[in-house]
Amino acid sequence: MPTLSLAFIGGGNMARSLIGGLIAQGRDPASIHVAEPMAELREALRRDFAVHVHESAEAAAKHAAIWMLAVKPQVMPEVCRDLATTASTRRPLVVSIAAGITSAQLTRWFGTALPIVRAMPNTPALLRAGITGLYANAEVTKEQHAQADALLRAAGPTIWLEDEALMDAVTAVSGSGPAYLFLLAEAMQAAGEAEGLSAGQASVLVAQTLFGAARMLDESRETAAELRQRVTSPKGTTEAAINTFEAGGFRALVKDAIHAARIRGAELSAANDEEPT
Ligand SMILES: NC(=O)C1=CN([C@@H]2O[C@H](COP(=O)(O)OP(=O)(O)OC[C@H]3O[C@@H](n4cnc5c(N)ncnc54)[C@H](O)[C@@H]3O)[C@@H](O)[C@H]2O)C=CC1
Ligand SMILES: O=C(O)[C@@H]1CCC=N1
Repeated sequence: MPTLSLAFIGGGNMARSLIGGLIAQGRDPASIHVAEPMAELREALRRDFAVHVHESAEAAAKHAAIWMLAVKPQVMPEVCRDLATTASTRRPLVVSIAAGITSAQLTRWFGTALPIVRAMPNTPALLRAGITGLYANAEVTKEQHAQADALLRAAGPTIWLEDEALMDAVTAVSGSGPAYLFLLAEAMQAAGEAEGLSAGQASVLVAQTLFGAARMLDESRETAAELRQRVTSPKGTTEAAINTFEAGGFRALVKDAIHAARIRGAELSAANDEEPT
């Protein structure tokens, strides 16, 4: 497959992670154009990855056959309308990573039926340890499907969905998911320090524990429940901790948190669902 030029519209946190993953995979930085209005972020992207940077979306988009929309959902209508003319002539493959925003909304804002892939990656993409859920609209050809898949596979495995409505659930589980682990890490760090460990001791213990447990989850044939049981000696220390988690409603809390994230995705979509002016 030839390397098609790629434009990131938005050079923030998630774009940076994806660009880092693509370059770590060996993609030529000269094939990547990034539009980012903030000068500091632009300069950092150019310095760290040697990609082409531009101040305006149009300047980056006109160079590329694939557009990766990586702006906040709230600015997406404006970005699509600004790019509508170029989109209708260039007919790019559009890949949007915005939470909540649907392919129908993007089509409406661009004002023309384009091949659109929705992708929900996560920030471990930077280390090529991410996971991406994807959905393609009816305009996407087999070849474009493969192009989008190859692009996101630089970030880690991909999972394609038939039902676009499930993208909000993917966002709630894996898009936002790294933040849940970081919150757990923060809480374990504070608790470790409260029990007398130094900050440095606690941080290495927490990071390596989460890393090792995640690797076991990924590489072992056992379920999370089985792996947990292997740590939990009868009447031992883990049991004391797990009983405390269960008594505090840990599972219900996680369920509610993931539900809140999914609902927020739908809200982000609805909030942007006014007719173009
Ligand atoms: N941060 C994450 O872990 C993930 C984020 N996403 C999605 O990625 C998108 C971006 O999120 P983040 O990177 O977290 O936000 P961010 O705020 O770090 O990045 C957005 C960037 O877009 C730039 N921008 C604003 N207007 C622009 C315009 N007209 N043209 C070009 N660039 C413009 C901003 O200056 C900013 O740097 C969102 O839609 C979010 O839902 C998806 C998966 C994970
Ligand atoms: O918090 C957000 O809205 C974005 C989408 C998934 C992760 N970050």
